Order: sequence, then C-alpha cells, then structure tokens
Amino acid sequence: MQHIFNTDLTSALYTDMYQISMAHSHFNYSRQNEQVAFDYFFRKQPYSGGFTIFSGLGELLALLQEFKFSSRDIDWLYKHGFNDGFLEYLRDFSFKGTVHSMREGEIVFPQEPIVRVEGNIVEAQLAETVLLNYLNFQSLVATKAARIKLVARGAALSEFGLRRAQGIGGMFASRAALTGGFTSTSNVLAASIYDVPAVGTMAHAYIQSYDGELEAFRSFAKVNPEGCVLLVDTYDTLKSGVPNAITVAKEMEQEGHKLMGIRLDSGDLAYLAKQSREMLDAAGLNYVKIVASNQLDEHIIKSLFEQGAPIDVFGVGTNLATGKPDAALDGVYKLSMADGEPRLKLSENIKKTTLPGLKQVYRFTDEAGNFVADAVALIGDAIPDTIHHPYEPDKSMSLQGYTSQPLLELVMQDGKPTNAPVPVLEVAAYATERLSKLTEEYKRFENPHIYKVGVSKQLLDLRTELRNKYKKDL
Ligand SMILES: Nc1ncnc2c1ncn2[C@@H]1O[C@H](COP(=O)(O)OP(=O)(O)OP(=O)(O)O)[C@@H](O)[C@H]1O
Ligand SMILES: O=P(O)(O)OC[C@H]1O[C@H](OP(=O)(O)OP(=O)(O)O)[C@H](O)[C@@H]1O
Ligand SMILES: O=C(O)c1cccnc1
Repeated sequence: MQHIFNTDLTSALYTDMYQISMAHSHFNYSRQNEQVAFDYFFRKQPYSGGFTIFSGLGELLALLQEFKFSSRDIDWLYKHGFNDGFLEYLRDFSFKGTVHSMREGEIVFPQEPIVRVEGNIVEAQLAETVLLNYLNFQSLVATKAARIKLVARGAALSEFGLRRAQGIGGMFASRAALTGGFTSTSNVLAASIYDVPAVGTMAHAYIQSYDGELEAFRSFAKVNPEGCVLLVDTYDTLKSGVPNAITVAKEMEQEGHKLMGIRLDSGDLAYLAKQSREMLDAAGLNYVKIVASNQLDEHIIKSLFEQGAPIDVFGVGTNLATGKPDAALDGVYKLSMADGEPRLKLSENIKKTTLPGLKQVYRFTDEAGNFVADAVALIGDAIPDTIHHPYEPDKSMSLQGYTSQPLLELVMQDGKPTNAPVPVLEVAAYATERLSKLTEEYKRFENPHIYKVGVSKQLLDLRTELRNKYKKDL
C-alpha cells in the first residue's frame, strides 16, 4: 500500500488529523450524539473579481455517501493510539448528516453561507476537510473558467490543463472548468467520467519525429481525418506551417474529408491568426478553424479579440487548471449551532467574527430580473425588507419592491442525496443563466462593483448579544 492508486479516496482518513483527535475526544465524553451545524463560506473574491461560481457540490455529495473507515483505516488508527471503544464506533461510522446548499453553479459572494451541514458533532466535524478541499478548489477553477467564457465571444473553449495541474487535482480542475463554461477537455479520463467531449490536436513531438513537416501533417491526417487539427508553429508558422496545412487540406478534400483546423501555439497570436485566416480563405478553406493556445487567460483572450484576432477555439491549460494567479479560494467551515444554541467565533477582526445560528440566504431581484443584493437571515424570521452591512451596521439598504428567492435548499437528508446527480453541463447552463442576471459592473475585471450581501436586523442583534456575552465572560 505505498501508492495512492491502491487507495480508496472515499476513505474518511482523507481528513486532517485534528478532526480525528477531536472526534476521539467527543466520543470519550459521550458527546457523539450532540447535534451541531456548520456553515461553508468564503471571505474574499478570487482574482479580485466581482463574483464566484460555486462548484464541487456534485462530487462532495457523492463522497459523503461513501465517507467511511475501512478495516485498513481502523488498523492504521489502532496503531496510532486511538482507544478500542472509539475504533468500534468508527467501524460503524458513516455520514448521516443533513446538508442544505445553494445549487451548484450558483453565483456566490463573500460572507454568505453557501452550504450548511447539520449532524452529530463527529460526522459534521469530520466532513470539514474534504468539504473545503472539494469546494474551494473547484469553485476557484470554475470561476476562472467563467471569467474566460465572459470574454470568449462564443468561441469554443477546451480545457488543456492536466499536464500542468496540481497532480491528481487535475481531475477536479477539468470538472470545475466544465461547470464554469468550458465545453470539452483534453483530459480523457475526465471526459469519460463526466460524459463530455474529449478533444485533442497534435504535439510538436509528432511533427519533429518526421523528417519534414508536410510528411508529418500528411501521415496524421490520413489516419485521423475526422476532427483533424494541425499544429503549425513547429518551424515557421506563416512560411511553412500554414502552407503545408493548406496542401494537406486540399489533399483531404480529394479524399472527401475536411481539415478541421490549424493550431497556433506561439508568437503573436493576433497577427498570426489574421495572416493565417487570409491564407486559408485565399485557398478556399474558409471552413478551417483557427485554434489558439499558449499560456492563455481571460486577459489575453479579451485582448486578442480587441485586436481583431479571428480565433474560433481556445485551448487553455496552466492558468485555468491552477487558478492562476490565486493559489486558493479562502473558503472556511465554521460552527454556527451546538446543543441547540447559536454559536459564534470571536475575532479581533470584526470581519472574522462569524454569523451565529441557522440561516437562510435570500437573493433579491429587480423588475428586469437582475440580482440586486443578498440577505442573510435567521431561519424562522420573516424575509427581511432591509439589510445591514455585516461589519458597518449603520449602513443599511431597503429591499422593498424586489422579489426574493431562498438559495439554500435541502440536498442531503440523513446522509442521502435528495435529488439525482446533476450532469456537469447542466451545472454550467445554470451558471450561465445566473451570470446573465448579474449586471456588467459586477463582471468587469478592473475594480468591479461590490455586490451587497447584508444581514437581517435579528441576525445582527443575535451576533451583538453573543459577542457581548462572550466578551463579558473573558
Ligand atoms: N497578440 C497578442 N496579444 C496579447 N498577448 C499575446 C498575443 N500573442 C501572444 N500573446 C501571449 O503572450 C505570451 C507570449 O509568451 P512567450 O513570450 O513565451 O512567447 P512564445 O511565442 O510562447 O515564445 P516561444 O517561442 O518561446 O514559445 C503568451 O501568454 C501568449 O498567449
Ligand atoms: O499553455 P497552456 O495554457 O498551459 O496550454 C497547454 C500547453 O501545453 C502544450 O504545450 P507543451 O509545451 O507542454 O507541449 P507541446 O510540445 O505539445 O506543445 C500545448 O502546446 C500548450 O501550449
Ligand atoms: O490537444 C492539444 O492540442 C493539447 C492538449 C493538451 C495540452 N496541450 C495541447
């Protein structure tokens, strides 16, 4: 058992050691049936942007159903000092909690609860690490994908990141890119699991392996005439690559086939795309598409279109799959209820003081259907008609006249999902639909408008009451 390949990644050991130490302690004080609630939320928008796409829920719900300790896991824990009674308890452990969540693909904002996990103190605490591991990374990458889609002007977007992704995290990177709006991937395993098109062109190595570029193109096109895309920059894009691709395209026509495209992978992509387009069109090959790759991101793609580049397909790898330049989404999982009482985490920094109690998030929409603001309120209270700034309570906003929609829905009851899994492309369609209701000022890349997330008066008062209580006790 020295390889990750022999390991069941649904093992409940896929957690941080302190979760097990805490569970050990709770069990030894017979607290394992105490009911608690945790909220998942993040504090800062990635990429200094104005929105985040919530991604990863589908995989998380699938994992929670399987989240158990195997005999091997129990043996390992036995050797690491956990007592027999606790290990017997863990042997029968499975996640039987209840989860409320926003829909996967929802547009989400800092401070609001996106997922609420309720359950006994052991299962809810043990779920923390894996929940954060799944949701933070996939939401980071899905957001990058959505930002790219915003500027792609309808061009096809293919995810090429596996080779530069963070190890096997590349699987989730591919999934997340799809939920954020990419429609295909070069990652064959991901394509087969998520039932999306696997796409591919050819590498420089293939062309280098032949004595000449023309011979290489010809041989490839003969065996792969369907969806054939020739990489034209190995020697000289305009003097050699494109003319050779044209020759092969004409030969393919003789055989009743059509060359799908050429790929540009270096140099000035705008200039080369324009020149290539002219050469292809002059040869009667206006159906041949131009594919571009090479360290692309949302800023370069936006700029390429502003320069008038006639690019039909973008292959995006490194910057997408790694969420560059952001290393992580800062999502956290904080206790909000225990033993029937709302709980709070105090901080010197008011922005890090948590929101206590069981909460719902309402999204308010104007007459045109655009999102106006989100309100976080206690469950059981009326839907608020005014929200307060979470950290500057004197600032408030009236929500009168807007329509509201609750965002947190029951997705798992007693450890079982309440709905069938949602295919990734349906998640993407939902993300696109929701993003269309966010007006442009929140979507621009430079200094975007900050979307308002406020709290109800009752929630604010509860937080103040608990803060005063804890401070008095100090
Ligand atoms: N017209 C353009 N406008 C803006 N950015 C561009 C344009 N053309 C290419 N880029 C981007 O500029 C960067 C160029 O990278 P780099 O300096 O490594 O050049 P290169 O062409 O890849 O060189 P090499 O031949 O070493 O591969 C890439 O991120 C690429 O996507
Ligand atoms: O630039 P990215 O957004 O990460 O996109 C993926 C890159 O990976 C490949 O290059 P690589 O040099 O690894 O292989 P190659 O020889 O096939 O070009 C491909 O040609 C792209 O340039
Ligand atoms: O198919 C391609 O062109 C491809 C796939 C992965 C990485 N770079 C390019």
